[in-house]
Amino acid sequence: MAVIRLEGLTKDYGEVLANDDVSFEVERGEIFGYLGPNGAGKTTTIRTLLGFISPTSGTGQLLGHDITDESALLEAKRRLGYLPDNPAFDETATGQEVLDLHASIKGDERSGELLELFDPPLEREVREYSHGNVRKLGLVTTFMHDPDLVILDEPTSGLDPLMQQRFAEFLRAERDRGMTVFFSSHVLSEVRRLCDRVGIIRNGRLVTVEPVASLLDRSGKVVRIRATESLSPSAFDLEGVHELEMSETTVTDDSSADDTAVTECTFTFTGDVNALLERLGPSHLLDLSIEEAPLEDVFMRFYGGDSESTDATDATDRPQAATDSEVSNDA
Ligand SMILES: Nc1ncnc2c1ncn2[C@@H]1O[C@H](COP(=O)(O)OP(=O)(O)OP(=O)(O)O)[C@@H](O)[C@H]1O
Repeated sequence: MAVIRLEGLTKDYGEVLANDDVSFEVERGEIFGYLGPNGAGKTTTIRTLLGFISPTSGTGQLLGHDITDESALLEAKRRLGYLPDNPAFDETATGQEVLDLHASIKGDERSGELLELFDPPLEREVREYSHGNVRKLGLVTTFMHDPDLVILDEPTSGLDPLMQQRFAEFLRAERDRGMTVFFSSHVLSEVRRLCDRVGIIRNGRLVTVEPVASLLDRSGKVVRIRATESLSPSAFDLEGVHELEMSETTVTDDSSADDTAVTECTFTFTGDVNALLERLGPSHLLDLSIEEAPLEDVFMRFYGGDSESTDATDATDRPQAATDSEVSNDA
């Protein structure tokens, strides 16, 4: 059974169509990343899922309960942990008082082990907390009652690298115990490190839902070559070579004082690496590196690089909004 199910979720704020016909399912025991640039519509989906705002149209279920049925949703929330992007704790309470309050409402099976991992300064008042410490306190309150499903809005923002690492290990262990995790992010490397599947939203529309592994497969590799001879672009006339850039420089050999031509090439490669090596066989290479493409590039290439208009579709622009077929052509 799907732990989260959305069908045709649409949220129209009047000025902005923040979610436009969004449908996806998240299965039990998976970590699902909800990825998109600022203003894409991620928080709107989360807030609608949690019943904080009503959808303009569409339906959804959370842990099997209808998201528009308040009492059914209350039942679901007992088994849910939620970390908003800006957790609003009582500023005058100490961390311990915040935990005591949460424990009295929803239970406290796991706060001991969570405090060992995330360790916010419990004796201090929340108003004295740094952003990172608020986040750590938020992680404890989100997981302390051992929920079946957690929904996290930008969970690692403000956490230092050590805490991010600890959080990643913790999340994977919870997933292996059967917990379902849905989290939003615009940090691509984080999504890649943590998620089983990813849904990408842009301008309020879901562009793709797919396993992270297949996203990476499609993203290809970045190949960099340095060769001591003039390579012709036709040497790279090979299936899977994209965005080829070549330049030639002259390097003076210190020992002989002779000038040598060095060709440098960079391209993204989605083809068979053996075919590439075969093609390069006769060339005299100085250097060859084949690395995973940065996800930022993947994002730009497959999902559109229009950084000027990352906000959800403005109502006045709706006729220009990407259609499903345009999106699949891009991808
Ligand atoms: N209450 C509201 N009234 C009007 N417009 C809103 C409201 N809340 C959000 N929006 C608009 O809806 C669009 C989607 O916003 P949303 O917060 O869902 O995006 P997001 O992907 O979570 O962004 P971010 O990564 O910056 O948090 C934005 O254009 C935003 O300005």
